Amino acid sequence: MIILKLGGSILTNKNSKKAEVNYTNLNRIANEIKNALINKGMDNFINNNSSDQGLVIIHGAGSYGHPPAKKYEIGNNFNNDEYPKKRIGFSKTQICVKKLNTIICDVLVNHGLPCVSIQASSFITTKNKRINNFNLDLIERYIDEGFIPVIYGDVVLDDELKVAVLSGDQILQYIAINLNLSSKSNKKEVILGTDVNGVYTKNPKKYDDAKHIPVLTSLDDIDELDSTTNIDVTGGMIGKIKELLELAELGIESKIINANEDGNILDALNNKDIKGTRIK
Ligand SMILES: Nc1ncnc2c1ncn2[C@@H]1O[C@H](COP(=O)(O)OP(=O)(O)OP(=O)(O)O)[C@@H](O)[C@H]1O
Ligand SMILES: C=C(C)CCOP(=O)(O)O
Repeated sequence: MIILKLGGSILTNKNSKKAEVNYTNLNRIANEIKNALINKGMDNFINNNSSDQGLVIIHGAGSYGHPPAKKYEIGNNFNNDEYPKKRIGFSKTQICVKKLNTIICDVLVNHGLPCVSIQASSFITTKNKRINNFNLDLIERYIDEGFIPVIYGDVVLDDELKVAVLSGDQILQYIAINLNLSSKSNKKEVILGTDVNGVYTKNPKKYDDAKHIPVLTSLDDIDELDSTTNIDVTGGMIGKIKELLELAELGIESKIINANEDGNILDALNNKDIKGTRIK
């Protein structure tokens, strides 16, 4: 079972205040995923009768979701009289990330990948920003039937805050911990594609003396807990690492790689050893 996260910094121009898809990366990565599945015998790979593999794709919101979520401060406390504005902000943000997901699924399906869109805001809730209701049955059924579910960072109803932002990184953690496929081996390979070669001692885009960390086991390995260089309402790299360290505590290893590098997604799906950071 492969759980693949495609970061918003890869699929969109995350530095842009405008919602901009990086079609060059999206088409290249769709091709790499398709070629990886063909290498694995595409029918075997996604057909539960003859393969122990399955694939779930999770993607971030990038410049589609983070700007509106920040503008409307989704997830922050608010006064009752501010609720109507917060509510329309929720609706606008949900539409933005749904538009991004539709574009991404269109490209993946046009590359022959049997993807199905899964919208977090239609069935997942949180309490104080942590998932408290996420039924995986349908996702498991889709995988058993050979589909590739594509779920993404979204806005959701929150039992304490009324509304909140749910990151793709938290969705990835929940799926990696709780997905249970009777028809496939439960060995999970967790791969996250972002726009840097993994985790460094500090932000490599800001500091020339940042040192690459091949294996990360604690936040203490990082000198500067900077999160990201663009608009990000879900904690950026540090938020990502926290989700993955919780996974590691449960014995589920993950790897952050640079999906900007041509061929890295293909090689990672084919279990080749490529530069990145293993979180264990
Ligand atoms: N210690 C660090 N090591 C590596 N990158 C870091 C570090 N600190 C901050 N960063 C920044 O984190 C960014 C990647 O995190 P980000 O959350 O933006 O990735 P993403 O997964 O593509 O986005 P999203 O979560 O929206 O899907 C890098 O572009 C880098 O500038
Ligand atoms: C900003 C929204 C709505 C979702 C954020 O998801 P992420 O980009 O995976 O952190």
